[in-house]
Amino acid sequence: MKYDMYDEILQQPRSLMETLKKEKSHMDEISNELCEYDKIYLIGCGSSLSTCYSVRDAINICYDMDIGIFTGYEFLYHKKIQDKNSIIILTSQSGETADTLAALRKAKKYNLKTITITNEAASTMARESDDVILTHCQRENAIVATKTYINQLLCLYYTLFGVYDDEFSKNILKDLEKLPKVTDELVNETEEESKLLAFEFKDDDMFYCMGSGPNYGLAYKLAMTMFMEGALKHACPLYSGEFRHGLIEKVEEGVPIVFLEADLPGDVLTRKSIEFCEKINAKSIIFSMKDYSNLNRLLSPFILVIPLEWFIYYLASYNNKDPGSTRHIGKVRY
Ligand SMILES: O=P(O)(O)OC[C@H]1O[C@](O)(CO)[C@@H](O)[C@@H]1O
Repeated sequence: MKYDMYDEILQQPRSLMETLKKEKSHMDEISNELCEYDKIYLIGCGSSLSTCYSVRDAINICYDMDIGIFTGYEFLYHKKIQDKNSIIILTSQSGETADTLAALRKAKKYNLKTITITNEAASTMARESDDVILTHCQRENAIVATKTYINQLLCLYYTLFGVYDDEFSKNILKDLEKLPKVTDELVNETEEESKLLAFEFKDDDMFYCMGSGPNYGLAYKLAMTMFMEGALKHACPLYSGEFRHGLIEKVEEGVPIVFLEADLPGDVLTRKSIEFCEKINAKSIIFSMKDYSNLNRLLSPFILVIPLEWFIYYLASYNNKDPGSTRHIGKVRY
């Protein structure tokens, strides 16, 4: 039995190429425009929210950009946005999620400029926001978000790093342009090893997911949408630095913990946690950027997500679950 998510994993490199080809010059314009604002709000839900965390935590390792992140719903109750010279970037693959749409309408009520990153050109959010960046993924069926995730992340990294005109940022943009080729190789090379890993863990029910910097966003996506929505397993995301502030008391022999590691500054603590878990025979599952790619480490979520997608796909399949289906809510909610 082959589920929709399988083909959607394979379609990622091509969709990245299309988005770069069709949106690059528009994203360059938006990057120039962003310089005029004091604060950027990034808003989304679930997988879309995770892309906001990743780009903020990547950019703030290098630059002092003032970025606020909200889920659509929480943004509605945030008092102070009207005081700032702010711009709102909303991420929603469907362009219809009720919480994110409500945030868009609130921003418009305060006359704030809104930009939506979406995969659906005809969606309500695309129609109602001031500007749109389209991800060119064609329709995505699997709830878990594969090609729309990686393309949203691309658009956020491209526009926000594009604000800076120095060598470092230019190199990040160059690395982003290599993604179609790099992900094409990864999609082909990582399926078998992730399938074996999934077989080993198919009967486990609870996974902790940990990362630092931009990989916290990926840990969030992994736990919230990939394990819980996709593979129907319990999962909990955390920043690596939080390991000692709670999880350390609960982790014990046999508990599986996924570590996302890219030798970023905060990964000193990821490695300490790995060492601790090895000592007590917890089941560490380590995904390290160095094993997959030599692109800039800040791009690690783009890279690590590919073997993780195969892992989740097969984890669900071994349990006879479609990782793209949903029990309670469809893609357009409420
Ligand atoms: O990106 P959209 O279309 O706003 O959808 C958000 C929804 O999609 C998911 O991220 C799953 O892909 C859910 O967690 C969330 O409810």
